[in-house]
Amino acid sequence: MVFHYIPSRRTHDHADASPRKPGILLLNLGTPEDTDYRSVRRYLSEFLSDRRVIEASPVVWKPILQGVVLTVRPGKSGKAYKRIWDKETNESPLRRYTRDQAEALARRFEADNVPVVWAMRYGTPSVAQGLKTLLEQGCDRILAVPLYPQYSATTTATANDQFFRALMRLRNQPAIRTLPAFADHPTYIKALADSVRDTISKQTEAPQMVVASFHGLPKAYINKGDSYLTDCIRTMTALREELGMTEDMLPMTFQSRFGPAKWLEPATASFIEELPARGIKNIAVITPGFITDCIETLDEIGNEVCEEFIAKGGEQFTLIPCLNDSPACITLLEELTRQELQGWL
Ligand SMILES: C=CC1=C(C)c2cc3[nH]c(cc4nc(cc5[nH]c(cc1n2)c(C)c5CCC(=O)O)C(CCC(=O)O)=C4C)c(C)c3C=C
Ligand SMILES: [Fe+2]
Ligand SMILES: [Fe+2]
Repeated sequence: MVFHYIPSRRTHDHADASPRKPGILLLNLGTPEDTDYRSVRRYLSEFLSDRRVIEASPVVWKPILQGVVLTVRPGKSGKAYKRIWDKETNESPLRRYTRDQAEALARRFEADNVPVVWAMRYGTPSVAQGLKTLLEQGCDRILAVPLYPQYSATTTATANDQFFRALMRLRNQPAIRTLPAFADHPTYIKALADSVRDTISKQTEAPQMVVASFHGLPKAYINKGDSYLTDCIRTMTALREELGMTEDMLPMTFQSRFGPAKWLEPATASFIEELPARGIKNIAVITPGFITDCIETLDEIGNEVCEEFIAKGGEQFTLIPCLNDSPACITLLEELTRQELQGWL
């Protein structure tokens, strides 16, 4: 997309005269507009053409993507999106919760006159559109907030890349900041721990194990220096400490393997399917790598993995919801953003 936006107000030449107006831009991954083949294909095509996500040479990857992947996957993923589609608002849960988060956070910043908008790295509303909206509201300082608790080049960095791309097209750029990952931020860990405690307290029999499933990543990316695994371990160490649970009671697994390469292990699906044979038939699953529910949590874990667990002799499977637009999540986002806005408010 070509984005030519030149704000009419000069922002930096007369620093003393210019009013300071920060704005917040929440960035999430992106999601299809609808569940039909073409909509899912369009989304997957943009997502899987990102070289931060698929590092293979385009000469090798493009024919595979345009051939088998974009022929087969949109149909399969479309069916999965259909199962979790939000019928009330006719959109995917990822989009609904991201918008809800932005609106709730905006209410927390109303008195500060700081607008909050949201955008998707892939698809719509685009990052360029989000930036434009903030500039039109007179923002001369923008905090970009990738909504990922753990850093990865495949998520955090590519969201920021897209923001910087939009900035490249401006004559007068606002000042910018980007929110760092918050893998073991105490408020985040407390909110996760409370969601585990809340789930356990509602059950007649406490789960024998709480499995923490993170989105996976190719091992090669970690070996090349992506700090994602370190961040996942940070989250787990802090969460186990907060809950007083051992690695056996709260193990870490990785879901969503894509393609033939080696991904982080243990894989969530095979780990959970083997539990009934070990006598573990009542489990809960938490997904601390996602702050909004999405196809990965609701369908891959909540439907597919759950069905396999029951088929293998499991008796009770509880998926702990992501923080979504809960007051705890909005408080977390407010704390993180207020800290990052220091000196700008
Ligand atoms: C090589 C492929 C992929 C990498 C690497 C990857 C990393 C990664 N992704 C997330 C978060 C999300 N991924 C989501 C969906 C999704 N992810 C991939 C592939 C890779 N992800 C695909 C093909 C899809 C689409 C769904 C499907 O067809 O299976 C989502 C949900 C989007 C939604 O609309 O609900 C999220 C969120 C992280 C955190 C991550 C690396 C750490
Ligand atoms: Fe993904
Ligand atoms: Fe997946």
